[in-house]
Amino acid sequence: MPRLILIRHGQSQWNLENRFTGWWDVDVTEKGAAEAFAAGQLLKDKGVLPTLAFTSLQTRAIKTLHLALEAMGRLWVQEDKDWRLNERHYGGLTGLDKVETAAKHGDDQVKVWRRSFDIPPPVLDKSSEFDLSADPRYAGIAVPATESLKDTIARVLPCWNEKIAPALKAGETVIVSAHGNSLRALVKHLSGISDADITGLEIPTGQPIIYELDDNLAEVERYYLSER
Ligand SMILES: O=C(O)[C@H](O)COP(=O)(O)O
Repeated sequence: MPRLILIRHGQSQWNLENRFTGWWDVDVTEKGAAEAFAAGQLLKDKGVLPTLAFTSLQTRAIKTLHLALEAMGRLWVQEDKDWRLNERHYGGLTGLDKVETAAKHGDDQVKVWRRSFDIPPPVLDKSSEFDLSADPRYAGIAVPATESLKDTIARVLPCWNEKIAPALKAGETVIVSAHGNSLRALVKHLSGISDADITGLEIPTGQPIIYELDDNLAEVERYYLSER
């Protein structure tokens, strides 16, 4: 039975500072690194051992993957880094404090920017210090200026269909180390969650989510490994 492990990166520096992050590349904190290592130990203790890994092009997800694999003695596992697993691009909100932004624009507006399905935050200005168009890791990729969850799903699902789903069908146990909103995209797809309901799903940092799938990759069961 195909098995999929999803993990959101451990606490990042900007999770700690409560700043909108998106594609900006912040590292994990000490606490985040500990969460990632503990996740790997839990996977090892429960015997849920990945044979293939996917992650984004962002340090916090890559490092989380590596710390978890290290805890499992599995740093040798092949990994594929794909920009399509990046966090949703936070546009012009990138770098701003979430509480200060709510004080300025109101809680309702910030909730729309954070959790609506298809309303993106304002675009990021090309002159912004957070513009990543010239970052070498995104060479050849049209870096978005902002993204809604819908936009994020539109690039995560092709990655799922082209790479992750075929690997699961071929018998690999796959770990995907990614981000709150790129993982929301996968959970929405796999668990058939509606556009309205997905906005209420929160994914905690550093907690492995296990999907037991049937041969057609339909969900048999989804659970947090820490609860078993
Ligand atoms: O990009 C960010 O700021 C976080 O990783 C996710 O933020 P959110 O909880 O506002 O979606």
